[in-house]
Amino acid sequence: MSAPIIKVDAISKSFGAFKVLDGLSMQVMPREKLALIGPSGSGKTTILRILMTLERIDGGHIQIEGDHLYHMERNGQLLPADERHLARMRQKIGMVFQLFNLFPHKSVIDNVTLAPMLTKGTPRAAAEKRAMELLDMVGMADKAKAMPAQLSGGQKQRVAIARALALQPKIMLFDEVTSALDPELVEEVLNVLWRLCAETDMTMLLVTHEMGFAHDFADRVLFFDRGKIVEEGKPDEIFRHPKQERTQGFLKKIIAAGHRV
Ligand SMILES: Nc1ncnc2c1ncn2[C@@H]1O[C@H](COP(=O)(O)OP(=O)(O)OP(=O)(O)O)[C@@H](O)[C@H]1O
Repeated sequence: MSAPIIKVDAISKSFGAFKVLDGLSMQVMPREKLALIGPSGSGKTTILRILMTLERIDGGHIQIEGDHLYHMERNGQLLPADERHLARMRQKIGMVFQLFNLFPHKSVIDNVTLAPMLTKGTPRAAAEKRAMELLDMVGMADKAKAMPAQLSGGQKQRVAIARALALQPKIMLFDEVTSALDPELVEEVLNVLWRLCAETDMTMLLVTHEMGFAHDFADRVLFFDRGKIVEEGKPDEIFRHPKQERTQGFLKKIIAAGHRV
């Protein structure tokens, strides 16, 4: 059996006096597709942001492909990671956000080429060639010259996905990527996720309130509550036969609100 690509060991994180993550541990295997579900405020976004090095941890350890994320090994000692180490580790991971976060003053293609040119020194011609392939994959090649303000939410999100893929990450993090979209635009983004799932061997972690999609897409579902993983298992186990009272209560509310699980 191969080693985990992500190993999270007893991490904690507080914002002021509020403990968002409380001794959280989890392991993710290469190529695994995970759905992170749970009530608002349970820490799902925070764990993704921590993996993307957008937040620091207060305690615990994280390893990506066996290398510490927030620590560096020097002469047998574990020291806090410096910015260079974080930048190197960050290249293994891509993230797509709820609100797209495109650079508003750059064209679609420049949004996608920027990171490879800046962080990897990729020449413009090679970066543009790759960007066009990625834009083609998300169905946005014909909008390469457009500015973000000219795009719909679904189109912006597909460009954001292409941009995150440009650094060829092994791990992709998706944080409620359809929550800000009008209902008729959700499907076009979910279709791109399906394509990535079918055509790449990336490890994918998805925070979502689309329970039907999580059920169909994920190999494994993690149910978060109050900064801990309360229950995990295959989609059918979690959605059809949840064992924990908190999972049962959460799903009951979702179903009562008319959502498919
Ligand atoms: N930078 C921050 N400063 C202060 N509090 C924060 C910060 N980021 C998150 N929080 C708080 O931490 C808690 C957990 O947030 P998080 O976004 O991880 O939850 P979540 O499970 O993703 O919820 P949701 O489904 O609503 O996005 C929330 O109560 C949030 O207000």
